[in-house]
Amino acid sequence: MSADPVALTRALVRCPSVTPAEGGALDALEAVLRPAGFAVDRITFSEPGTPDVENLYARIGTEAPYLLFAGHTDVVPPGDAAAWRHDPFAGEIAGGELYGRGAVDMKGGIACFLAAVLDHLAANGGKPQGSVGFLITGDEEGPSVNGTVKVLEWVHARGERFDHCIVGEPSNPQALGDMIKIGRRGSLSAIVTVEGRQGHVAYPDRAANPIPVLLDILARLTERPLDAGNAHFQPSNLAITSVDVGNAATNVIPQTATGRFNIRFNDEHTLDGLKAWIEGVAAAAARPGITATVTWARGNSQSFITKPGPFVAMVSEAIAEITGRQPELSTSGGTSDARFIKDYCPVIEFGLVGQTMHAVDERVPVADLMALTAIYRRIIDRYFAG
Ligand SMILES: N[C@@H](CCC[C@H](NC(=O)CCC(=O)O)C(=O)O)C(=O)O
Ligand SMILES: [Zn+2]
Ligand SMILES: [Zn+2]
Repeated sequence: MSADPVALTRALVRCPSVTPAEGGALDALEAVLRPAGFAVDRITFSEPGTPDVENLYARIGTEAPYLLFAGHTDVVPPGDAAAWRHDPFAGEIAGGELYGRGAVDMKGGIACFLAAVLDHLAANGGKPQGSVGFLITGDEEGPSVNGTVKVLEWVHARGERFDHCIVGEPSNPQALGDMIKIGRRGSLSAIVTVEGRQGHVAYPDRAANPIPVLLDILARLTERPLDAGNAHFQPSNLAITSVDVGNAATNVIPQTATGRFNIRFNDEHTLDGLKAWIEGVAAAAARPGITATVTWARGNSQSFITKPGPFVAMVSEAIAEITGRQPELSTSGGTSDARFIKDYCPVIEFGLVGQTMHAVDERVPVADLMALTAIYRRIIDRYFAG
């Protein structure tokens, strides 16, 4: 691998690292980072009930300021490979675009930052005026249990401290330079289990049907908007994701009904406040002989925002200089591993254009790879120029 972001992206796309498989992607990064002078650690974390996950942490320099780049080499499955114009793991270039799973989300972003760092080091005697690090996980598209969150704890326990972090997720909706993510809404996933008593549909007095209670709970939770949004965040929303009864019979009232939902919430709410509200609604809907209990999924997170300041201004300026666009500072969309990093240092997200992420024919214009590398290079140069 070289400092060419296109060759780096191709090499990474050719690694079939469908989450949680490493697929050779971390090996490929290590093979470039070590000769460039980075100290590289490969760390595997495990936890019962979740897949083992390989992660990579690399650092060059021992001094402050410390600029960390964070990302993931795991990718979502390609789906039906035959539906793709080009093999999702071949890294083909056609019509000026590089095709493949992970091209924008986010092997391309990693390749651009790596190429930019190598160029910066080559122009500065092989060492930064501070430290540059890579925190690369294989668990962003998976449960997010054995990835970034644990690597951060591991690095912190060694006494290392970051000053700023850039996450290379595809932050731009339409064109490179559109948007920097300076925060994210929180995420809360819940499971409501309603237990009644099974019985014959013709003798409902002998049974206790959990389904109307579950429907009542879900209706109460969705009857009004959670808020109208505010200057920093879009409105919160609650999406019902599943209603499960598993009853194939037409003449049986079932014992149990389960509902699942996810709330994406802004800073008008807290995790604890939402949990108390949901538990209150569930308790109020219970009826004689019917109970409703709520359990919480893993990985729930608060909303956060990185207040604009000199770092965000410097990044915005670099983007505007290369692309001619003044990036919007936004907290829109889903969540990311920045939700873990924000506990350690100010974090922003800037990467490629996300239009084709997770889709068939995921692809990135070669011109975008060159432009993003130029942006990252300018950011790194300015960061270490003080
Ligand atoms: N699998 C993890 C994390 C899920 C993160 C996911 N993020 C995106 O889809 C990014 C989209 C965007 O940039 O707007 C999400 O929001 O669900 C887990 O579930 O813990
Ligand atoms: Zn991603
Ligand atoms: Zn993704």
